Amino acid sequence: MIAQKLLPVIPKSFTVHQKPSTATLAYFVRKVTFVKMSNSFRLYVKNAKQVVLVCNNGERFLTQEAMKKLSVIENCSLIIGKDGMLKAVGPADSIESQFKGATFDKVINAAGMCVIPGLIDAHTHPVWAGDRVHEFAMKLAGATYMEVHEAGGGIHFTVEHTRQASKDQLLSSLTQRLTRMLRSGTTLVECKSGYGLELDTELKMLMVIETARRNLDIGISSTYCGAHAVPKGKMVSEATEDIIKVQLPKLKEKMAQGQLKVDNIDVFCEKGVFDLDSTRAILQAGKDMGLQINFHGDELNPMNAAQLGAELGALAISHLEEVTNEGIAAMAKAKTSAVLLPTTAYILRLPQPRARDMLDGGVIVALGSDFNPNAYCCSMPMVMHLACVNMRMTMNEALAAATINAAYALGLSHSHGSLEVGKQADLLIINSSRWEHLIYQFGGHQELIKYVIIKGNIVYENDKTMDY
Ligand SMILES: N=CN[C@@H](CCC(=O)O)C(=O)O
Ligand SMILES: [Zn+2]
Repeated sequence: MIAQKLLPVIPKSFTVHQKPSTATLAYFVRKVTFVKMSNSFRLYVKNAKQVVLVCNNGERFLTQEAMKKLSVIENCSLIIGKDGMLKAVGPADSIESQFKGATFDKVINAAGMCVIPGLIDAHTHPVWAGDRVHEFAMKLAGATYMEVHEAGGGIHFTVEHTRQASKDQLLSSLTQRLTRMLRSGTTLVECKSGYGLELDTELKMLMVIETARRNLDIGISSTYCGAHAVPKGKMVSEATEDIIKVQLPKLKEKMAQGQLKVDNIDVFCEKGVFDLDSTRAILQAGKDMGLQINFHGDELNPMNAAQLGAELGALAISHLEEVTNEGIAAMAKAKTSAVLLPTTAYILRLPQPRARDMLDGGVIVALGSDFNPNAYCCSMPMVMHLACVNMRMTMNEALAAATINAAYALGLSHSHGSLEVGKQADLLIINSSRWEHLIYQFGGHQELIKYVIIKGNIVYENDKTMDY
């Protein structure tokens, strides 16, 4: 641990096209020499054309100008330790000479390729049974999201099917979906419950997420979303009481027994779903038991959810298509991140979230796929592309939003979201000479992503890539 702290940190000045000064290299050599107590490492990724660190000064999030210019090193190598943590990142020549004599379980020659941090998907609903392709057809024919929902479809349709499904069925489909996400470059994903709306099914979903968390390579942040809709036949007040008096206490018990690890609490704060007061009561109850507040707000109607989230100290609010100027200012001040979901606005033909106003107003902007039976998208590279084209984000902003800021939204930016020494070594190797191809080539990620690496282990190797 002490050694790790003393490992070289690339100074801020190491940006694209810049060469390290002699003084900097000397610093590097001194530090590396000092920590050469262990000479055996898990992985050496050498000679990459570009390595996008995203940030390099221990930032927990990026906003405004800092999102526009990311930290990139050309001709760069990385060393990952047996513990899965990044031990060194820097110019290929210096790493080569400093780690001469070291042994590696695996060496990847990344010449001509690019390395970026693993992508982080800050909002998904991946546990459910029963697809809704028939509703997609209805919406294409003009039905709105709320018309389908109020007619008993939408979330209600999925709830009926999910209540009937066994844990094994749900785990099997969840595993397939998470595998698809992983192959698209996602190394950490937020996963919500919310298709049970009563204790047993919500717990079943959370247990399925827990099993996946313990057994799969992909990192998971688990969210209790029992307030995703008001169950059929119940009033908002009854549903709220059930969540606060029945569901949350049981969750607390299971967490205390070590059966479950739940990280976040979520509510769908929307006209016709949970109003502001019930949302406040549920989120506060979740916060009181140690959960991070991360909820759906201001999606279809302006609800002042952004202001509520800021007031409650929410870590994240998702959607925000209808956020007001006051909401933006409140979120920027409170450091409540905005998780924008380009697929939702695209599929539902909603007004786009005001990404530029949020970015320029100093809000911490993150991205998520919103994977769910309404928005069937597993690909963060496609999400970033949509964010750039439809929400007018730059490619640098989109990458920061899908890495360090998404990690912040999940309370994990101390360990994830950038390629900095001491962080978990989750990274992608892209078979192209500029990393931006991953966004530019819409839907091309399946051919571009050569390796997905989590904790320094290759968890996906794609032999179908070509140099594009
Ligand atoms: N808006 C609320 N929840 C989901 C949709 C869930 C569903 O339609 O099944 C969302 O984030 O888009
Ligand atoms: Zn959602």
